Amino acid sequence: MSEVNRPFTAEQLAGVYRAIYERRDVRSQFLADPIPPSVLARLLKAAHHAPSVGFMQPWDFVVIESPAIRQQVLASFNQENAKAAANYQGERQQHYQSLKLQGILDSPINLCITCDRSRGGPHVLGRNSVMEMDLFSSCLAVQNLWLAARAEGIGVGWVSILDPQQLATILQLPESVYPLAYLCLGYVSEFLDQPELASKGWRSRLPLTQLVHSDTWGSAVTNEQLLEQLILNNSDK
Ligand SMILES: Cc1cc2c(cc1C)N(C[C@H](O)[C@H](O)[C@H](O)COP(=O)(O)O)c1[nH]c(=O)[nH]c(=O)c1N2
Repeated sequence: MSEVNRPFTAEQLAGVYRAIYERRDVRSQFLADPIPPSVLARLLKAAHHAPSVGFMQPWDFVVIESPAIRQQVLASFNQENAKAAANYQGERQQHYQSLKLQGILDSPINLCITCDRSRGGPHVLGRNSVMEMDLFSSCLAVQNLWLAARAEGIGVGWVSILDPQQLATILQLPESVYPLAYLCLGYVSEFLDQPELASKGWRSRLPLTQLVHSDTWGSAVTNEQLLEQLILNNSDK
């Protein structure tokens, strides 16, 4: 049997699931400790090994250490966050305003994962009916990096309260390149055991059983054994 076809050991399997369940979006627990270049390169390689439509690999990685650039990004966040707060009223608005939703200056590295919408030419295998497939592919690069970072003990926070056009200007992106994910990366004092939005009472995890349908939308799960197992997996861990 070739190397890659070996089954995962129980320990390796547990490691994969641990990274999945213990990954967190981090914005409050960053430490200033630098991320060694060897570790950062491993994370970027993990991202680069994501699946992509037609093997398009539409991503690039802008590693941002410059305080001046981060200040500009933070200014964009502050402007967009004020607009976002206007979507809520009263207590909910106060609650929103009490949430820390970015770690732009607190984390040692900011990273923008982009999507070059023109990579591979005008027709990319698999991207003919749904043109956004390149964006979805870049999201998978983000998730690969996020999970690998968790395993390395590094927290990642996705900041999406940013104007993409402003961000593209700040980072001097070419016309065809979309700033898909603005991420803050750093070692952390701790990983919270549940999403910060859950612990702060903003929103909780939906029960898995509520999200699984049989054959068509809205039909309850008919396979009883599956239903039993889904109930067992309803908990947060
Ligand atoms: C596409 C996208 C965009 C954002 C996020 C995530 C994703 C996937 N999240 C993080 C989000 O709030 C978090 O993932 C959920 O609350 C679940 O928590 P865990 O990621 O499991 O810790 C996020 N968090 C934040 O503080 N500011 C933000 O702007 C965003 N934006």
